Amino acid sequence: MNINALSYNDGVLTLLDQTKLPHATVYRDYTDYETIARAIEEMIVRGAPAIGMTAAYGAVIGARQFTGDAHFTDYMENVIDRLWHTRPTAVNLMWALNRLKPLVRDNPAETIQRLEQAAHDIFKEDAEINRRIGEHLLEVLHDGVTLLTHCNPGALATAAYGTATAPMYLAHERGWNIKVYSDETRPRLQGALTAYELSQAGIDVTTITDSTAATLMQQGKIDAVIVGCDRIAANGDTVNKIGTMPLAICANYYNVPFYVAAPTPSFDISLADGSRIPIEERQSVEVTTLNEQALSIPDVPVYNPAFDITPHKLITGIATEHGIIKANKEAIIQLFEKKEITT
Ligand SMILES: CSC[C@H]1O[C@H](OP(=O)(O)O)[C@H](O)[C@@H]1O
Repeated sequence: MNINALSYNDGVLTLLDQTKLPHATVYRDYTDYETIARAIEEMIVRGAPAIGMTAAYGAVIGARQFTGDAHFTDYMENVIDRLWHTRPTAVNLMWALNRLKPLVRDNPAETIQRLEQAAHDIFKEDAEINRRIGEHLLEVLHDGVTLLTHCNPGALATAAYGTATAPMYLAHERGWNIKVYSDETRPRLQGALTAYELSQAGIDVTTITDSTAATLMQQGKIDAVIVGCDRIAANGDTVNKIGTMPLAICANYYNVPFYVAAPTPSFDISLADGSRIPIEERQSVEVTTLNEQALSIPDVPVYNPAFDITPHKLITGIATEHGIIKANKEAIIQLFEKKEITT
């Protein structure tokens, strides 16, 4: 895997600027938690696991910026709060910060060391989770499979293989003949990132408009749909990029298996169902322009939710690092209890 969405070295966080891809490869170095928070908000870095890891390293860098002009634990509370309130939907962000919060002590040097270790652990764990999700999904796929995915649940959104893209990379590495259709995913067109990274890896990927997916399923050309997620409620309702729910309805209608690839840090079992998951609304300019070119009539109101809620009944299975489970409360609670997963 030769795509690194983020890397950290001795107080410097380097982010691949995903707003410039696929036309330019621009890496940006950060040594300030405020600009890291803005990089998450502006989607220079994006993707649920990647923004969680970025926020974790942002807290590390925030701790390193401490100048002694305040009480350190109060200062760190403000740093974490700033990072926490960057994007509201992907629970990986809050999960990562909740993992670091208890490590803050009234000793900056000790805290920096503990936070750095925790951020590195989260990064390493995510890479392993990617691989395991991919291996579990390969158990339900076959050589010659044609898959469809939405948005970018890939290497650019994680520490390694991605989530929904993990079986695609692993299948390719094992010499399988695999074909992928990638929804372009209006309005931010993250599907172009999926096409970029899969084509770089030599995988047969085809970009389609979001509205073409239904036709491919009607023609019987899709063996399975695999998407990522930003937050899964206790009953299996799944929030992912806007346009995911219609895909699930269509897959259900045409009897196409619909899988959600989900690291356990993407679950929020404190919420009973998907209706309680905050859905980020983004600026209208994302819908009305492309590369600063006007696409629609100015001054007409725009509604731009970045995510939608897929009812758990439409999901064939949720592929976690511990295996593929049914998308229902019983299976999810059993997973968290059996694996003693901390949330
Ligand atoms: C494994 S990435 C999960 C998820 O995150 C993306 O959202 P965004 O590009 O707005 O950060 C998208 O919903 C992916 O499916």
